[in-house]
Amino acid sequence: MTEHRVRPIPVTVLCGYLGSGKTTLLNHVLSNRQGLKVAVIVNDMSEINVDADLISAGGSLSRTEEKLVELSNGCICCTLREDLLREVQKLAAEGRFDYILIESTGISEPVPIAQTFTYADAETGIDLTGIAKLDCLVTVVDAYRFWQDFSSGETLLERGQQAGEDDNRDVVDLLIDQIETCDILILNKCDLVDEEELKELEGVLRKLQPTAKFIRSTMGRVDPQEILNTGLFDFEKASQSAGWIRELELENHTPETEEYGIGSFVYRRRRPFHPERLAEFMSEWPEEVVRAKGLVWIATAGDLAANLSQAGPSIQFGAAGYWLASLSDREREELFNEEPELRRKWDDVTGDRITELVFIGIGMDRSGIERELDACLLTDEEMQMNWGDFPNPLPWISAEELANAN
Ligand SMILES: Nc1nc2c(ncn2[C@@H]2O[C@H](COP(=O)(O)OP(=O)(O)OP(=O)(O)O)[C@@H](O)[C@H]2O)c(=O)[nH]1
Repeated sequence: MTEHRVRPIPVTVLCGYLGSGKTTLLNHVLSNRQGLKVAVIVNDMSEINVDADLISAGGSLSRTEEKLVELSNGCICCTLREDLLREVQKLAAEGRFDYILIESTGISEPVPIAQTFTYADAETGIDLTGIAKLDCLVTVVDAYRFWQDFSSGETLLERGQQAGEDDNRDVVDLLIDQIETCDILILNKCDLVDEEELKELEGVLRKLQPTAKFIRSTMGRVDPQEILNTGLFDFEKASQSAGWIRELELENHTPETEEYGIGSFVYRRRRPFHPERLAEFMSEWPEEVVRAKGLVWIATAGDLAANLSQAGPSIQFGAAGYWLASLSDREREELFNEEPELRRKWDDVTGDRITELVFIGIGMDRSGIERELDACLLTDEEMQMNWGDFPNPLPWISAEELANAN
């Protein structure tokens, strides 16, 4: 008897901030699915699953052949992760569906959802890898509201959209997360934005997300073939696809022509920042910078590297981990043997201590920003002083963080 291997069921996940048009897109795809037997999982933060009602009302799922699963009152990327695992496992076991479409809540982050399909779950022991296959992560962006949400400076909590009491995420950080990790970016509500604005927005999104397939849409009218059975998802690729990571990798590349003034550069220096002057720079962050991210060397942070992540008005700053320079020679040699790439970046004087910050923005004055940042670096005189004595107004590198990073 020949063994019959079952093909893992493909899954498309729709992400995108609240109101961007995920349900509208889902209904459009279901109405045009050309005979595919689709199971739909709809996740909603509230107790009443409004999106599920909209999909039922849309009448695009046939009752006998298809299925709508509601996961309510929580988020599949955190509190309802286990429910997601079990539902996908059940749907795959039924063996009667060709496809699973998942609409996440507007506040879900793509990475934890992608992990659910990539690794066996340690707590439940459920392993989806043989039975389901993440086909693609789709992020829907609201072309009309994007800049408003991006520059609002608001938190999810202030908008009453938080996942839980301790959810202190900024709206803009969520938008960035969803854009930086996706295989397909659907720019929706294009009917509400004129062509020039659309082109500028696309240009910026392209810088933030250089690898995804971009599709424009109105009322989610996208050919289902564009988001079903694409084979686009790859965890490694997805986690490395953000524009800022690519910029760091493309060392010393010649800047391309800057349409609409959209540009990027890497600020790289092997000299530490004076924390007080850097804090001052951060409090007057240049508005033209849309996104900045990277490692920062602070004179007062000792063996600890800092991580700076800015998106619009939100700046996150914290401990990134220990510099390799703080390890013993033997430990470091072992690491170099495991990852020769690390040795290549090693400097005889500063070791791996470096500031490497990617800037992406519109109409940025590169030399002006570089000049201002250079003025925040230790002077030759300060280099000779005891760095621990410098006042440090950066509140983020605390002893606790240092211990946590350990
Ligand atoms: N003008 C316009 N309106 C749209 C478009 N797409 C969706 N809408 C409307 O935008 C609103 C939100 O759309 P939904 O599809 O419910 O958005 P969602 O992402 O599912 O929202 P949540 O489930 O709350 O996260 C609805 O009133 C839609 O009719 C579009 O392309 N143009």
